[in-house]
Amino acid sequence: MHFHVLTLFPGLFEAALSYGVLGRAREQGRLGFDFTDIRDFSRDRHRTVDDRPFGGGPGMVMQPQVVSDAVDHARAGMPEDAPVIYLSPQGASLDHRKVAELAELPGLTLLCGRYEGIDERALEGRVDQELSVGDYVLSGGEFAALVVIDAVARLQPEVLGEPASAEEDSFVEGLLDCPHYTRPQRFEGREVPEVLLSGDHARIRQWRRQQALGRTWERRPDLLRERGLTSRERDLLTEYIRENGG
Ligand SMILES: NC[C@H]1CCC[C@@H](CNc2ccc(C(N)=O)cn2)C1
Repeated sequence: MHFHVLTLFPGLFEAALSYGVLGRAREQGRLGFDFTDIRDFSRDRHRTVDDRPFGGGPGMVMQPQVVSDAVDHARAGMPEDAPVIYLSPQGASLDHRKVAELAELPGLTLLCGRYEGIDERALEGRVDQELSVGDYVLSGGEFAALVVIDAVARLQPEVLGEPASAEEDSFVEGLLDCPHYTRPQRFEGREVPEVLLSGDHARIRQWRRQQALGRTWERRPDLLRERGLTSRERDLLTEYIRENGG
């Protein structure tokens, strides 16, 4: 999958995308990135990209011509059906369903705003989707773009070490993740659940599913309501609640 990021701070992405599974996938050519500095499309010798807002008020607004030309440049190098996505608090909420949808696309162009915003006419003329990673304001769209890149890239086949971990992730099943343990068996007086030492893989799978159900019920009941339960899951959850004092 190919990502084209439009930003005033391209350098911010280099380091952020050089580590871990994303860094490896990038080295292996499974992920491609282009970073374009929006400032390169300013037409004045001071490389201005912003100007004062019509109607007055604090801050500056990114100019429509500069942003539009930068988007046109990015789009020229991207597949026809790669959408231009603008990150902003005004966007549609990013959730695992939206991430899965984006992961099916041949590429994404991500537009990162700064200042008070981008002139609305550039957004109307060039942006396909507006996305929000949460109900809060960041100083720029860059960290939101990194969230989208990470969430989408890790769903690409072969990007994660063992593909199973993508399936078992929280949210893929619409549930939160189960607890995880590694050596030592006893740490600060706390033991590892004996089922995980049993070698009984069917029982272990069931225990993990039951933990995921129970934790989702305890911490994010809203997700359960949305997802619904099979009868087997209902039985597992009932047993969990009985054992964990509902
Ligand atoms: N009017 C503020 C707005 C002007 C244009 C630039 C954005 C960048 N900041 C962002 C971007 C995205 C998100 C999010 N929740 O996804 C939060 N913050 C802020």
